[in-house]
This record gives sequence, structure tokens and C-alpha cells, in this order.
Amino acid sequence: MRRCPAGTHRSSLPAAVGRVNGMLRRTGVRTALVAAPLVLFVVGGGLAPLLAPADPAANDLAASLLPPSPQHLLGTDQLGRDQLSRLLYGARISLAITAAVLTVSLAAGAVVGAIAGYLGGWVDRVVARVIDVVVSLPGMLVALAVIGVRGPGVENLVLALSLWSWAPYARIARARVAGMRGSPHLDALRLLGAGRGRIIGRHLLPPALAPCLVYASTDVGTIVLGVATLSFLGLGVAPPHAEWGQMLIEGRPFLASAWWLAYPPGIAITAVVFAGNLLGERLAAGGERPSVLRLIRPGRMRRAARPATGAEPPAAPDAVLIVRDLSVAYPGDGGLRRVAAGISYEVRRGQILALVGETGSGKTTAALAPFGLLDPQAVVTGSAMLGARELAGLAPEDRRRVGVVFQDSAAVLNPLRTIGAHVDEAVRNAGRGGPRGATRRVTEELLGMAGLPDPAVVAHRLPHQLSGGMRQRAQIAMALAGQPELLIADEPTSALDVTVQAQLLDLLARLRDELGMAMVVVSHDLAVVAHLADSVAVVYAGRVVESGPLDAVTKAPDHPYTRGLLDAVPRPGAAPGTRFRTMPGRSGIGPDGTAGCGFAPRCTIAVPACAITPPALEPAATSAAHRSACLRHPSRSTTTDGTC
Ligand SMILES: Nc1ncnc2c1ncn2[C@@H]1O[C@H](COP(=O)(O)OP(=O)(O)OP(=O)(O)O)[C@@H](O)[C@H]1O
Repeated sequence: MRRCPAGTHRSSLPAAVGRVNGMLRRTGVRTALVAAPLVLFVVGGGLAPLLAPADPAANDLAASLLPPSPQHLLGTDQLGRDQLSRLLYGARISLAITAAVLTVSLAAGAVVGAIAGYLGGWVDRVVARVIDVVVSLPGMLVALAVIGVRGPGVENLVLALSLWSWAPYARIARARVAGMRGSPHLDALRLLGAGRGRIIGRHLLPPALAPCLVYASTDVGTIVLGVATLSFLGLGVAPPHAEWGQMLIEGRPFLASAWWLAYPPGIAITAVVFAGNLLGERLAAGGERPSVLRLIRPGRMRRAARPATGAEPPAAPDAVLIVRDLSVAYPGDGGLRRVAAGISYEVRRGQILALVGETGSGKTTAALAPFGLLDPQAVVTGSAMLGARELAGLAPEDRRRVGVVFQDSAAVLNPLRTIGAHVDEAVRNAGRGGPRGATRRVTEELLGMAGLPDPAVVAHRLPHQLSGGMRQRAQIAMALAGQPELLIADEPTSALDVTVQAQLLDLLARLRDELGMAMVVVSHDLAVVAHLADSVAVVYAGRVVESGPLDAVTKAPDHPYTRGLLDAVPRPGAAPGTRFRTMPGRSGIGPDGTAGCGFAPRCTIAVPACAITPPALEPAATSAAHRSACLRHPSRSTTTDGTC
């Protein structure tokens, strides 16, 4: 026989315990053990007619108050009724009432909370106050008041306990849904034409129900206790029904002489309360991992833009999107803080406009503000037209004319739904659905258009089963469902590797060419958009500092910031060994950061006038369509000492 080396056996015991523990945890056996008493009584109660040895209401005064014996495993009560049978039927009644109360409370609470969380505003404030009031009231008093008014009985018992216990569910659901409000996923759904009811019912309630269910397992104990207490007070289930609280009342006078009357229902109530609480704790500790919320980032549709204030060059006749004098501000400590001002751009049919700038420059703000896709607190002014119509007043069906592709596809796609289900929904919202098979055919066609191989197979995949590039293609397929004339792509390739990035850019270019769509592509990388865009608007510190046809802006950059951006990335034809240059200083924050040009503090050719006068966008040397906002560009007469 082989011997263990000295000391090995000592350390192997904790290790073995750890292994068993780990195995129990992985297999879920620990949770099953914790839930066992609850399951036991649920099954016992459910099968009571089969398992109970006698009729729980059958009196036999000759067998009164018999102690436990093989004939009566838990003895008999003062009327000679079999206690085990009453315990099993009692489980049936107590747990059925508990289940009814939990169902009503959970459903009502989750729906109220989800609606309040989604709508926000005064609805949310009112619901929040009501929840606060209900939660702060002593539950048993509420129940007593309701039963006092309506009288005892099972229905009134359920109503009384539900009126007291719905509020925590509403609070949980409200918090969860409020956190999801404004997520890219919901923004995308709204843009695809999904109504409020559908968004709340299909997309917000399921994730809100998950934490509610965890709470419900803890609540089992509280409700079982509530049912028993009210029955114990004579306000719940009336005799001769076997109910655990009722059994306790009947056993109370015999506590000293016949312990088997009160102890079994007391132990059953305690076991179920403990099991419910422990189960709730275990689920709460382990159940949050696949949370949808973790993947969601904040932000939401907001305010309508108002008409333009400044004079701008006339828009091209085939312009699909015309944005004029867009300003965005957020409330801060000292009042509103502007993060974008005076932004104007347009994009023509079959053309791609790139909005470029460093991180925080305001390019995403410039692209999403016209569509109400910013944080709810954003105060947006300016005008945005989709063709000839104000975007702000656009009907939901017209909103489908705009598709949006967000940077973070994992946040847009619901991890619990297949790619096919996402696109199917977009197809139906766009009014292109039909019978299931017909919708799916359109879905597969769209997935194919977005360049996904084997669309029928991909449609059955969940988002996490696809690569980042494939998920972006799935988002593009969703956006295409509404046959949009305009596509907004917010940094669509920034999280992807270079090869996939190039393939996606090719796809966008192909869609522009084949479908004649206009696109606004947001990117921090001028080199990326150089392969794709027809025109460029360079954004710095919340203002457009240079705009124009791609060739003009990239080959003859007029603004020192644009030159800085171009020098910081590899350029075709650059001599071998050419070093990239970095720009000194930090990105400017908002148009109110300096009185003059926002870039002046970092600019190597700035003159004193640059810090005083905010430059306007004016035609640059190459053409009237190429404009830049710099006092130092050649067409201006500013001298190097700053005098004009
Ligand atoms: N909810 C908000 N509240 C306050 N300020 C905000 C909010 N959202 C954005 N900002 C500010 O607006 C400015 C522009 O942000 P924006 O997201 O448009 O920049 P960006 O150029 O797209 O940057 P990135 O590439 O990092 O997304 C930033 O200074 C940012 O801090």
C-alpha cells in the first residue's frame, strides 16, 4: 500500500471539503439543499390528496388527542383529526395563498415600477412617493385595515397582503428600468418604431422581473408568516379548513398537554420562512451575473431642436439631413454648461459625412443630438431637418427613415434574444413583417445584405456567440429593416481589429453606393474615414473647426487642429521613417472653455487675437465648400502680431 507523505493527509481534508463544496456550488446542489424544505412542502401540499392518510376534516372523537403513533404519525387533534393529513392539506392552502399573494404583488409591482421607471417625469415621482408611503406603513396594520373593511375570507386575505407587499417589487423594477432608460438598445427600438407598450412589455419587464423573482423567494417567508398570523387572529382561513396558522390557534390551548398539535405547523412555518430567506440570499448573490443591465449605458432621447438662429449657406437640394446652429448644454454646478455650440452640417443623398475629433470633442453629441439620443438632461437648441421636414415633429413611422448603428453592439443587443429575433422585430416594426416565415425571410435577406455569411444559421445565434464585427453587421441589418434614407453610425468600428474594421467600412461604402443612403459616420480616426467619407466636419471643443470635401480637408487642411489630427495618423505616401506627431496639451472642454478660439491654448501658430475673437467658419483657400474657423488661415488678413 502506498503511504501519503507526512502531513499530506492533514491538508487533504480541507482540500477535499473545498472540492466537495465547489462541486456542490457548481452543480447547484447547495441551492437545492437550501430550498429543500420549501420544495418538500410544495410537493407535499400539491400531492396531499394522494399522500394524506386520512380526510383532514373527518372527526373521530373516539381518537381525540392521540400522541404520534404508527397509525397517526403526527398524532390527532381534539376532534380526532389526523395531524399529518392536516399538515399536508395546510401546506396546500398556506402555500397556495402565498403563491397568489406573490403573483399579484409581483405582477402589479413590476408593471407599475417598469412604467414609472420608463416614463420618468411626474409619473415616476408620484409612483416613487406612493411606494415610499406603502413601504413605510406597518404591513400587518394595512392588512388588518383591509380585512376590517372587507371582512375575513381567502380573497380578502390575498387582497390585504398584496396591497401591502406590491411596493418593494415596484421599487426594484423601477430602479432597474430607470437604469435602462435611454440605453442604445431602447434608442434603437424607438427609432425602429416600437411603441411604448411593446418596449415596456417585451424589453423592460423581463429584465426587471429577474431581481423581483429573487426578492420573491425572500418574500415567501414573510407572506407565509402573514397568512399564518392573520389566520391565527381569526381573520384568514376559517375552520374547519386546515391551514398552518389555523392549526396553531387550535393547538395553542394544548401546548402543555399535547405538544404535537402546535409544534408541527410551527416547525413547518419556520422551515419555509428560513428556506425562502436563504434561497433569496443565494439567488441574490449568484443570480446577478448574466445581468442585462451591466451591458447598458445611460443616455436617452431628449428635447426637440428649435429653429436656426444664424445665417448659413443654403443647403444642397439633395441634402437628406440638414443641421443648423446646434447647441447642447448640460446642467452643472454653476448652471448650464455648453458642450457644443453653433454646429452646422449637412449630408447629401448617397454621400457619407464623417464627424471627426478627439475624444470628448463633441462629435457624438453633434451626431446624436438632432435625433434626441442624448442624456435626458441635455438642453438642445438649433434646427434639424430630414429632407424638408423638421426632425423634432417627425411621426414615429417617419423616424424609421433614420437608422442608427451604435459603437457598443453588446449594449444594443439583448443578450437573451437571438439575432433573428432582433431583426424580426425591426422588420415587424417597419411594417414589413407578415406571417412568421415571411418575416424571417426578410430578416435573412437583411442579414445577408449586412454581409453576414449563412444568415439562416446566424439568425439562431445569441449575441455573445458572434464576434464584435458580426454583431455590428447585425445592428446594421436591424437599421436597414426600415429601409432608411439616412444612417447614423457612431464610432461603428472603434472596438474592432483593423481587418474587421476595413471590412465594415467597405460594407458601409457598398450600402451607400447600392442603396443611395446618406450616412453620418462618427470617428476619432481621420485615417479610417479617409477611405470612406465624401465630406468631413472636424469637431473641436464642441464646435466645427473645419469642414468640406474629404480631399480638400485631408490634402489641404486649413485648421491647425486638422493638421494635428492628420499628422498623428499614418498617411498613404508618407516617407519611410516619418514620425507621427502628437498635439501638445489636452483636448478642450466645451465651447465656453475660452473666450476666443477653443484650440488657441494648444495651437503653435496662435496669435493674441485668437484668444479674444471666436473665429467663424469661412471659406478656405481651396473652395467655398471647404471652410475653416481659424484667424490664421491664408484668406484672412490677421497679422502674426494679432492685429487684423
Ligand atoms: N450626460 C452628460 N452630462 C454632462 N456632460 C456630458 C454628458 N455627455 C457628454 N458630455 C460632455 O460632452 C462633451 C462631448 O461629449 P461627446 O460624447 O460628444 O464627445 P465625443 O467627441 O464623441 O467623445 P468620445 O469619442 O469619447 O465619445 C464631453 O466633454 C462630455 O464630457
